[in-house]
Amino acid sequence: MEHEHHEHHEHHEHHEESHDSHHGGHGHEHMIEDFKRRFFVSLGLMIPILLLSDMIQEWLRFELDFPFEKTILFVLATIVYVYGGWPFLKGSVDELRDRSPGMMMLIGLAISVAYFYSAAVVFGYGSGHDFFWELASLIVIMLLGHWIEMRSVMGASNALEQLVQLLPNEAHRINGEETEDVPISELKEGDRILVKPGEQVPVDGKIIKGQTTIDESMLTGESVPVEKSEGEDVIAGSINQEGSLTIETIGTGETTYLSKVIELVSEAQKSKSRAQNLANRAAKYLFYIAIAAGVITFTIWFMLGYSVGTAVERMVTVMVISCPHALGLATPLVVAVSTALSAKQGLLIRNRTQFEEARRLDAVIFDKTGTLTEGNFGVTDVQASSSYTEEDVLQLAGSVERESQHPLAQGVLREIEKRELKLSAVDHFGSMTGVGLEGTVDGAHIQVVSPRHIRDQHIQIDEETFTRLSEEGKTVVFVLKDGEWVGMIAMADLVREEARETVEALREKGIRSIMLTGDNEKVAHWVAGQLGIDDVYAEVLPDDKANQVKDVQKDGSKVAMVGDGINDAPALAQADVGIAIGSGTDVAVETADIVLVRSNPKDVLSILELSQNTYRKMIQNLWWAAGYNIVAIPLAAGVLAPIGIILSPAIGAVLMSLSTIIVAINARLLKI
Ligand SMILES: Nc1ncnc2c1ncn2[C@@H]1O[C@H](COP(=O)(O)OP(=O)(O)OP(=O)(O)O)[C@@H](O)[C@H]1O
Ligand SMILES: [Cu+]
Repeated sequence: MEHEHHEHHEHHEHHEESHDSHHGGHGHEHMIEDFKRRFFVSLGLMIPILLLSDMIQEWLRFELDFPFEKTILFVLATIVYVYGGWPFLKGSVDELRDRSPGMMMLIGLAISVAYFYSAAVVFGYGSGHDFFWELASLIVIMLLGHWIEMRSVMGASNALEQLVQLLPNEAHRINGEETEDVPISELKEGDRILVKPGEQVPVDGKIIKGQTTIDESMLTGESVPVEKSEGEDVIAGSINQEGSLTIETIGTGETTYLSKVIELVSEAQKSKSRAQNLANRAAKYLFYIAIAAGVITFTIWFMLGYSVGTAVERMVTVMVISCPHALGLATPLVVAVSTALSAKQGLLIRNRTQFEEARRLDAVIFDKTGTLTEGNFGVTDVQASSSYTEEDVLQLAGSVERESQHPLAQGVLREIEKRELKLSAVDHFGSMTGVGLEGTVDGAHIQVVSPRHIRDQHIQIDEETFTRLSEEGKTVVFVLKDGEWVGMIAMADLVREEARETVEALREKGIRSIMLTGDNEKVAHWVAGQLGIDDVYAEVLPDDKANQVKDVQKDGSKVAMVGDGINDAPALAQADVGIAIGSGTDVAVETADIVLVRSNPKDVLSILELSQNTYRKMIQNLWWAAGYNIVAIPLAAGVLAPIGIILSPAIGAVLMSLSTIIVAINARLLKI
């Protein structure tokens, strides 16, 4: 896999880490500890090195003279070079092996040049000063800089992992009458556990006893606590507020919603965006630019008559300061923050490239049922033909609908329950996609079908009633017995209030809203009118939804499709940005680029804004990182030497770290 290899080595390790462990921070923490230890040891060694250096002695006007003074200095500096410089030297070797020279090689080269030049001076080859003390302070600052930097980088990219770390390690398992506290890792599917008021839910599970409100805000961004009772699902990481719950474990550890989200997020963070590729390429060029600038700097200073020592020092500073670190981190950090932040709001980004396209949308196509409306149908009218009763109609329809998962079927069945009707057995059940259902009930062929089917088959119905009902925005289905009309059932769905606000906000942004539905033309227009949507595609067969999306794209428009991800899969895939909504905590909607955990159409707006903000931050960071180099390299080369501004390698290292820290902080300021 071609990932971050050419950036740095700590990132590279992080990625490998996150494959096998969901507590992905450990690799980083270990690295941070390592940097810290090397920093303090090198700092300790730096003091005698400073005292032993001629230059410092001259400045502070004291003199140390004892046998083997230079040898001791050499030994101490060698230790700092090897031990303190180790992460950079090892990183250089890694980069060399991957044939992608980058920041580690720059630093490795810089400290090696400084070290070997000084060693040559100590042993009497070459002229001028050694600069062991500068080498030592450079390494110390590099270690400190990277240590601080890694901490801020970790803070940015681990926002979600931190959530996992907050999860309780133990759960109260119920064994008959008693409960015992057991580690989460020992829980199995089906285990019953107790969650006391105020506690965090430790596993994904189903409530089998109790009733409470649950705060899911840190997982889905749902700010209002949700009421939950028996039979409903709870997710690990949410907080049980006032009730005491008995839940049956569905998933623990890796199989929980939270873990899947983290997995998803880390996958998305790895998928590179275009801006990122650009930055990586730039970072690669920067290596060669830095080397070239270093060599040119050396040559010019040397030709101006300065000593080799001074020329080497200038060259080392240039190499250190142009470390492409900030450039390499500029966009990955923003990506890390934006994916993690959005996941916490219940906006799961599966495909980053498509997500970045969201800032340039021209139109958003919404599926009607379940997206713009609640998807909860209630029966409002039942009309029977002359020889049947309302009960007959419902009873025949219900017997077939029992086999269906369609929201309309749920509506019919609820009505049957309400009226306490008995259902008959059904044989030869079959569903006619986008049309309805059929089956044999009491020896008769029963169909429950759409108005379109009635029209196509020229079946006689009560047109007048049908027209009236659909103009009221009600979805009507027809019941046929052996091809003859038996009756019709009208059902109403509630329009989501948030949907109207979303459509309005989109219009203000200059984005068209379009409705796509399998439902009848009149109903579709009624709903569209309620929401302020102008464009409606009605009576679209499921297989045809993708074609309708294509149709909207024809003039080059960038189009997002928002649907439930089940029967809209091809349309989601066809759209430039496929957004699945309303599938709850099922994160595995393969065809969607983005999954919205809450069923709130307004989240589409959040996606749009997030996409815009993310892009803006990336550009800002790239400018910061690139701009820094444009200023810093000439400065390090000594263009301002005539007016007395000369940077030492150590100051170069300070500036290098600062630029990265600024980029990291800027990334963390991203808001939704
Ligand atoms: N189980 C069913 N019972 C009764 N009628 C059905 C059923 N399934 C489909 N139909 C009929 O076919 C039409 C189209 O159904 P389809 O599933 O394609 O659209 P939908 O999911 O209801 O609407 P949308 O496209 O907005 O989600 C429905 O409006 C209805 O008339
Ligand atoms: Cu760096």
